[in-house]
Amino acid sequence: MGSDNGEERIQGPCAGREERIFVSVRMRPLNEMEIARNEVTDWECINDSTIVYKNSFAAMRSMYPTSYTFDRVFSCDCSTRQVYEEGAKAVALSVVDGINSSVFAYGQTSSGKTYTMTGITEYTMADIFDYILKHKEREFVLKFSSMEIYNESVRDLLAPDASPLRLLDDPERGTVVEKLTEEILRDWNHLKELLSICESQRQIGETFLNESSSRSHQLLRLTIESSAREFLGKDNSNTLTASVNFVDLAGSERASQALSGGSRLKEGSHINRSLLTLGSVIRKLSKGRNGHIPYRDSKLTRILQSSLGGNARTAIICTISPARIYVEQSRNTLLFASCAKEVSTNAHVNVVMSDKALVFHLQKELARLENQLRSAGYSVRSDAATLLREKDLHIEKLEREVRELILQRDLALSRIQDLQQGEADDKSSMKWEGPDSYYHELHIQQSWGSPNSGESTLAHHLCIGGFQDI
Ligand SMILES: Nc1ncnc2c1ncn2[C@@H]1O[C@H](COP(=O)(O)OP(=O)(O)OP(=O)(O)O)[C@@H](O)[C@H]1O
Repeated sequence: MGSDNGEERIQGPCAGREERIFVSVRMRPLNEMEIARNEVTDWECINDSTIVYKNSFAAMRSMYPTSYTFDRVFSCDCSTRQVYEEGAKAVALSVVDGINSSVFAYGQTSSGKTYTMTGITEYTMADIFDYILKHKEREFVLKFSSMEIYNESVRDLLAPDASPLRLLDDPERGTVVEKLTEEILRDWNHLKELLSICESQRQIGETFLNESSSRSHQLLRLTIESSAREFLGKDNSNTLTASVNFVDLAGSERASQALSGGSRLKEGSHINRSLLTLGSVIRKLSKGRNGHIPYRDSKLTRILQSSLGGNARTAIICTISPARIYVEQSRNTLLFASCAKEVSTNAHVNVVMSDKALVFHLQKELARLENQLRSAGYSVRSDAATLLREKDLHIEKLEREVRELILQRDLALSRIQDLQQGEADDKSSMKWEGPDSYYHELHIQQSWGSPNSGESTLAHHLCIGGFQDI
């Protein structure tokens, strides 16, 4: 899978792909307890995609469907390897091509979620390591993190202290778990070591139905960053970055059936609250993305938001027990699975570009948009040039007007000063000193402006008037 040429993958960095969640159902064999109680198997996988309820007597009296079709169904004798190959591999391994992916296990307690997810996680990781070995032309960085949601608080399974972690809203990355440990994976042994730490840290408790029941929702996350070696350290290098999530949900049963009371009962109510929200998110998404989707009603759905209808490829494996006693739980699981298969996600390749590569990309994008406009009948460049020329002319005209106004203002100011000066002089020579001095004053006043200007005539009159008043 994937492309041998690293640069090929970068061709469509933002080309999103709408596709349905891949939903499969895995039925486990009857367990020892069920065999000891002479339980009968009520379900049968009649082909690769259909599972039927074969208790015809009960089916006749029931309003529920007797046949369910999914992308894939796995009968009791299918191995986890087969479940991986046919139910999860294609989705999970998209991560090496820069596409986010998630694999979930959903089902009642003791139906085989942890059993299935442990295998799926290991097979995926082995294939990823194998892929890396075969693709020497790219450099890979693997980061591993792990958390559990227990009683509606998020815990880091790789951190020694169990204090709850906060969820933050990042405008680009969506919901982010604050201070979550991220280990850079060195090799396969390092991974095994981390997986066993997670296993030992996870909340396990004994319930009536499962002596080592996972009481929390567990999320293991592997983030892969890769760049073509050829471009490493160069300005045009691009990095593909994506995460694969392995989600082992807590049991979806009703508290009364599986739990023993006390703290198990409190866990049950929290588990069910998250799963109830998950159910209603899936139900609403299955009818389209219109309207309010209650992602924020539980930590589980907040963290998984992009895997449920967002930028990710998603596979859900629903696990059921074949036993008659659990027919109600199995039906609920199959109803959940039926809704999930109607949900679409929109995954795209996640490319982180270097600054230069980004500029280059934006230039190309600009050229593409200009072409589009041109073919739609617009001339982008000539329109812009004409507009600029018009603006320049307008600015030039305004500048000329401003210069003219400044000139006129200065002239007016100087005339006002002269007038004031003249008035002051007149007051000081109010005494009549004969016609000579009168004509002398008049002569000075007339020399203020050109003989033809209106202002000079006005000044003349003012002066004469002044004398007349005396
Ligand atoms: N397909 C299978 N084949 C054989 N054994 C299985 C299979 N699935 C589950 N089991 C066994 O059934 C038991 C319960 O499985 P598991 O713990 O995986 O259930 P679960 O759904 O994760 O339960 P819980 O929700 O309580 O954690 C385990 O002992 C497991 O080994």
